[in-house]
Amino acid sequence: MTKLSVNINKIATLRNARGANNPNVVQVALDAERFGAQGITVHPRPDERHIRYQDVLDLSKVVTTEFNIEGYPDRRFMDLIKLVKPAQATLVPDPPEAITSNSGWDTIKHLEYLKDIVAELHSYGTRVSIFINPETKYFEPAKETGTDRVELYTEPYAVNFPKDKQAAIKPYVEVSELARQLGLGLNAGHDLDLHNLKFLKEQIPYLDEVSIGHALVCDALYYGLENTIQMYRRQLEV
Ligand SMILES: CC(=O)[C@@H](O)[C@H](O)COP(=O)(O)O
Ligand SMILES: NCC(=O)COP(=O)(O)O
Repeated sequence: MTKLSVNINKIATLRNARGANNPNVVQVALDAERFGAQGITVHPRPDERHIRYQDVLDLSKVVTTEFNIEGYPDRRFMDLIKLVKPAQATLVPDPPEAITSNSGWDTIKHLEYLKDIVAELHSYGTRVSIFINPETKYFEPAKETGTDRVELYTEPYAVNFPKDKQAAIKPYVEVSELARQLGLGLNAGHDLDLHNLKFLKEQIPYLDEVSIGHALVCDALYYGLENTIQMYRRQLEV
């Protein structure tokens, strides 16, 4: 079964637009779980443009599905994970000024660094996932870091899907098979939506988890959050 983890970054974006507490990020997370979310994902960026570190502390007290915290493993992030001990920490190589996540790790260049980070996160009892591009050269080094899972960076898939879905999925199927052979758990995320998700799941049925936020929140503006979460869940029931 592939779990749907709902990324609520953009709920916090809307909340921050007025400086008050509407929408209430904690309440949306609880409702999302009630509506069928099998995990809650947040990405507290250093500038706190959307999810704030305090949100993470507040959410950690109430989230009952899997709590997945994404981020660059700077000291503040590592101390946050040590304090919160979420089900999963997803490491992304985003520089602070990045408008969004736009690449996976160079696990060859950063192998020793990632080994230390993964070991520290494991000492906190947290499962680790590493954001990765669909390039085979990065997968054996990813395994060497000791990570439990990798998260396929799916923006290239989403961009190419409308043009040629078979070409778009090809590298992802190739690296997923390799990940499986290496004993790596497999997550996927970034720019997944109601158009491209079902085909991804059909072609990579053993995905452990997809984390989806931007498109899901946009869809919820038209279909409502409960209906939207259930629409995304149905895309994963192939
Ligand atoms: C790692 C990834 O692709 C997303 O989870 C990321 O959290 C999106 O960040 P923004 O919501 O800031 O665009
Ligand atoms: N890891 C991907 C994620 O959490 C959400 O990415 P997006 O759906 O907001 O692009």
